[in-house]
Parts: sequence; C-alpha cells; structure tokens
Amino acid sequence: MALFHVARYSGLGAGQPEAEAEAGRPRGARALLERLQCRARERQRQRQEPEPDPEAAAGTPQAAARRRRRPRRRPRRIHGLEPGSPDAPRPKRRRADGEEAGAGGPAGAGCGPGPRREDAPPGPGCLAGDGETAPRARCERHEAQAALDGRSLKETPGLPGPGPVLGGFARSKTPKVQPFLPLWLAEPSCVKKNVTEDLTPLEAIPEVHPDLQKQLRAHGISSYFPVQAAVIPALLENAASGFLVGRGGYQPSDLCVSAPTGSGKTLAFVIPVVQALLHRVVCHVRALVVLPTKELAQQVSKVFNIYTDTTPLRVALVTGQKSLAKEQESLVQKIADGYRCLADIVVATPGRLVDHIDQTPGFSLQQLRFLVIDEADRMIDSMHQSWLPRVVAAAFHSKGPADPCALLQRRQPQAVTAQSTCYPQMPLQKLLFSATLTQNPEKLQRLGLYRPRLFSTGVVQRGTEDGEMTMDGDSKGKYAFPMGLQHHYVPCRLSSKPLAVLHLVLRTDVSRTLCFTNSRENAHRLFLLVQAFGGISVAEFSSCYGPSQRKKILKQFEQGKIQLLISTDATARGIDVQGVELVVNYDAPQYLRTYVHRVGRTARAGKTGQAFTLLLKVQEKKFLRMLAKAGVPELTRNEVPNELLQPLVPRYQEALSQLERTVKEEQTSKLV
Ligand SMILES: Nc1ncnc2c1ncn2[C@@H]1O[C@H](COP(=O)(O)OP(=O)(O)OP(=O)(O)O)[C@@H](O)[C@H]1O
Repeated sequence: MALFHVARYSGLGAGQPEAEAEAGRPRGARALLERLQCRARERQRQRQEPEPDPEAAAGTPQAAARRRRRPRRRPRRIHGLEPGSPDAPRPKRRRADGEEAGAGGPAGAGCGPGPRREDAPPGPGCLAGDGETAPRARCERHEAQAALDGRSLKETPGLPGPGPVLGGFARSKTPKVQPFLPLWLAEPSCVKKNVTEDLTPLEAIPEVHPDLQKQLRAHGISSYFPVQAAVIPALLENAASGFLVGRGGYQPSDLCVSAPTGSGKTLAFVIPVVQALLHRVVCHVRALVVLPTKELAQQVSKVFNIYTDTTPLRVALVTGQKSLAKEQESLVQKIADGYRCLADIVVATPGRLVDHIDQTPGFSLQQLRFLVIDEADRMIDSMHQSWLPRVVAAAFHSKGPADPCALLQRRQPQAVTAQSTCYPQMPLQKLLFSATLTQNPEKLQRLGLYRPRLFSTGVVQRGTEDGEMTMDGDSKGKYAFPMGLQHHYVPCRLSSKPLAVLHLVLRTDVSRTLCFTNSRENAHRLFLLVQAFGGISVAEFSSCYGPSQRKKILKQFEQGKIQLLISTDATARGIDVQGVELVVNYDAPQYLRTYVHRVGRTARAGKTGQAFTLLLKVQEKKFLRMLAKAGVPELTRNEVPNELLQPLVPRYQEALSQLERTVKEEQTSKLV
C-alpha cells in the first residue's frame, strides 16, 4: 500500500509522462516532498473553490483514469423494481445522527464497513479513490453535511465515492466452512457397545499374562467387554519390542477411547499397563494416571491395587487426601547417594501432581512410559491449570546434553529420520478415556498426541452446527448410552419437586437411589427436607464435606446403609457404586455431557437402571431438544398424578415447617 501511495503522489500514476518522472528522480526525496506539498495545496484550493463543472472534470485525464479504476456499482434490482423508480427501496446511507441506516457497523466507528476503534486508522471506505487517505474527522464532517443537505454521499464534493478500493466487496453468500476431520478421527476403530452380548472370552486374548487372567477370574470376570477386547490387544501389540516400538517401527501411537459409561474402560488400561510393567527391574514412575476428582482417583488406585497385588509393582495415590509429607513418603525415599523411587504407578489429581513435581525432591517422571488421562474431556477443560505441559516437561527433562551412549534416550516425538532411529527411544504414550470424549480436533490437538488412534462405540459423522463431530452409531446421536438404561422425565411444578422425589423413592423402593442437584444449597435443603419427612435413610454428598467424610458416605451408600444419596455433580463422573438402580435429576442438567455422566451411574456393566429427570414447564422444550441431539433411544413422559401425591402431603407440610426451623438455626449458628 505504501508503495502504491508514493507512486501515485510522485506522479508515476496513469497518464504521467515517463520523461517527467525521469526528470524528478535525481532530486529524490526532496522532489517527492515538494510534489506532495504541491498536491496537498492543490487539493486544499479545490475544496475551497466552488464545485467544478462535472462535465469539465470528466474531461480531465485524471478523472478518466479514476473512472476506469472505480467501476460504478449498478444499483441492485430488488423484487423486480427498477432502480431509481419511486417504489424502489432507497439505497443504504448513514443518518445524520450518526447511526447506520441499515445493517453494518456503527456510524461513529468511521467510514469503513465495520466497527472501528477511535484510534484506529480509517477503514477502506475512507481511502479516497484517488489515493487520498482522508482523516476520519473530515469523513464524518462530509457525511453530516451530506445528510443535512439531503444529498447522497456520492454527490458530496471532495468526499471519495464508496467504490471498492481493495475490490471484491460484491455481496455473495460466503460458503460455510466445513470442519476438517483428520483421518484418525474420521475413521475410528469401532467398538461394539452391548456389554451383555458382545463379549470376548478371556482365552481369546492370549497376549494377556496368565497371572493377570487368573486375577481377572478371581474377581468374577470371565470375559472381556467390547472396549477391553479392542484396547487391550492394541496396547499389548508392542510387547514383543519391550513396549518400545509401535506399528511400523514408529513410536507407539497415543490412544483415544470413547465408550459408554459403565462399559469397563478402567480395566481396558489397568490390565495392559500392569502387564507392561510386570518385568521391570528397577522401580521408577512408569505409569501416571490423572483423574479429575479425589474419589475417582481413589477408585482407580483400588483397581490397580487388585491387579498388582501379587506383583512387585507399587501404586501410589496422590490426591491431597493425606498431607504432602505423607504422600512424599509413599513416592520417594532418601538414600545415601540420592533418592529411591517407591512407586511404579502413580494415580493423581492434577493439582496435587504439580505440587509433587515442584516440591518433592527425587520425584522424577523421566522414565514415564504411560500417561493415562481418564475423563479426558473434563481434563482437557482443566488444561488452564497447565498441568499437562508440566508433566510433559518433567517427563522429557534431561540434565545437561544428551549422552549419545545412554541406553533409552528420551526425546519429544519428532519426524522419523535415519538419525532418530539410531538410538532406542523411551516413548511416552498417552491414553485418553471418556464416555463423552470430545471429537473436536482443535481441543484434542492441545494434548500433543502422537499418531493417535481412536477407539469409539460409533462412526464419526462430520459437520455439525457446533463444530463438534458427532457420533453416529446405531443410536444416531452424539453419545452412546448403556443399553440397559431407561430414560424418563417427569413434568412438575417447582413446589411439587420434593414431593415427586419422595414419591419416586417410595414407589420404586430400590435399595440405592442417587439424586442430583445443580448446587450445594439445593442438595442440602433437599436432604434436610427428606430427613424431616422420615422413613428414608438419606445422606448428602458435596464439597461441603471433607475427603474422609465423603469417603465414608460413599462406603455407606455402597453397603446399602444409605437408600437415597443427594449429591451435587461431585459424584456424576466415573463413580462406580454397585447396585444403583435409580438416578433422579432433581435439577435438570444444563449440559448434555452432565446428563450422560449422571445417568451413567446406573445401568453399569450390562445391568439395567432407570433415570428420571424432573422438569419445569419452561425447561421441557430445551431439555427434550438436548436429549434428541444426544441420541437418547427412548424418552418416556411420566406424569405423577395428584392423587398419588396427596397421601404424602400432610407429612410433607410438617417436614417443610421443620426445614424452615432448621435453616433458621443453621443461619444463626453461622452468624455467631
Ligand atoms: N469384563 C468385565 N466383566 C464384568 N464386569 C466388568 C468387566 N469389566 C468391568 N467390569 C465392571 O464394570 C463396572 C464399570 O466399569 P468401569 O468403572 O471401568 O466403567 P467405565 O467405562 O470406566 O465407566 P465411566 O465412564 O462411568 O467411568 C465396574 O464395576 C467393573 O468392575
């Protein structure tokens, strides 16, 4: 653009004799400056003089050249009306009060087509067709004057016409950008989702170590669920190379696994990880499992403990349930010449893990072979905590220049070259698991996956409105649900919601019901109300309670001592409590993913279960639309007739008064 202006001002434009230009050259900058000043003066004079005769102006070579450069835009023909006819709509123009008369940027924002900052240079509309960069204030003055005179901008003297300077502003429908799906996402390895029929006997996967098979049988597992039958062999295929080399001589691929809730994803990574480390000689942290909550981490470490019980492998849990010092004792031991690692497998929550990377002397991830990210979509959301870059930095950390003779060097995955294949590499393989794994390539890219492979319970379909790729399995929806799960919704009024919960729990008479609210306050009030109503063993679960209390509550719920557990979304993900037959959404979930995980606490491992969502009239439409998008196979409307609620009302009224008293007491005790 700068060259363009200089050329125009210095007279090298159309119609300027070349000899004249040649003559100006030796004096260089001074000559250019003079010409610029002369030109500016000329303009100033023109503006002060009366409007030149248009005919005469048209005759000048400059005007002719300007016309050539600025093709006149033909007025649009709208609905068959002749442009200029009295019925034809007036062309868009700015109003004198500074507002855009039609669509477009605010008038105060300058002459350009879009909004503009006060201090920004004028937009393209302010660039005069003859190369003048008119100051914004002058533009506005002209506009206001034109509006007052009742002239269009085109007729305003001294103001450049709205002809395109940069070109290509003709209105045309911009084609919608289609999200591009990488091949690995577009063509996943399909996993069946029926955990009662599509089973694989243990003997059918002989790669699994006999000792582990024995352990599986001892824990009542006689066959693999589909996700396990797909993922375990994929992870064990590198066993022949000591888990160092993957397919085709590359580093082993990272895996992403998307399978319904309760489909056995935990064992799908526990078994191969334990087997890969079975024959290790020296203890180092070689597997790291990161989960979003303490309860989940505890649950997964329990499963690891079962399968490492008869092996020398050690599992450490770092979630902040114990003091940092206590956790450090389980990770490292100080010895004469440094530190000794005490854990082969670390199960952690991200915050506490970073604490140990920073503060535990001798805690090293340099031998890390597997990084398992469970509930991966949630963990991607928490990436702002930047725990992953910290883990990767710790894993590829090296003191000083790499020793070329060192056995198993460690380098970030890179292009395969002759040099890079000279040394055996110690790979770091990432394994991602979730029931609602994002298929958004941009989000997944943040994890820095290496030649990833996707295992999924459906075929991926591209091009949805929200940019996410959708699953299109047999359920034609975004996510897959357990086969044995029945979905219901109960239309009700705000005041009758607690009664509806009481009715559902008393009518179904199941031993374990999990009821979700959207806030701790709601969970607490509902808990107090049900407690005051009586006849149901009830407890609440939320972040109001400490880790040890929460652990105790979950244990009692598992043991069947608590019939109704009222919880926030703290138990919505991953928690595996045997025998939950009923899930009640007291507050309708706001997001699809939340719904998938909440209702997934029932109908696990091929069992059946029911999910009820209480809906206010205003929520109904949105919720039903959301579930249709989710691919919920069948959603039943369940009205609770008033006659069924009536017998509960007297006791309920008493409970309400009791609740009021308790809430008041709690408030005063807080104030004291
Ligand atoms: N092959 C199997 N045979 C029988 N039961 C199994 C098998 N594999 C796993 N299970 C059981 O299935 C239940 C659910 O497993 P798991 O917790 O791994 O599910 P998940 O897919 O991780 O669910 P979520 O997505 O909710 O976390 C567990 O109780 C587990 O013991």
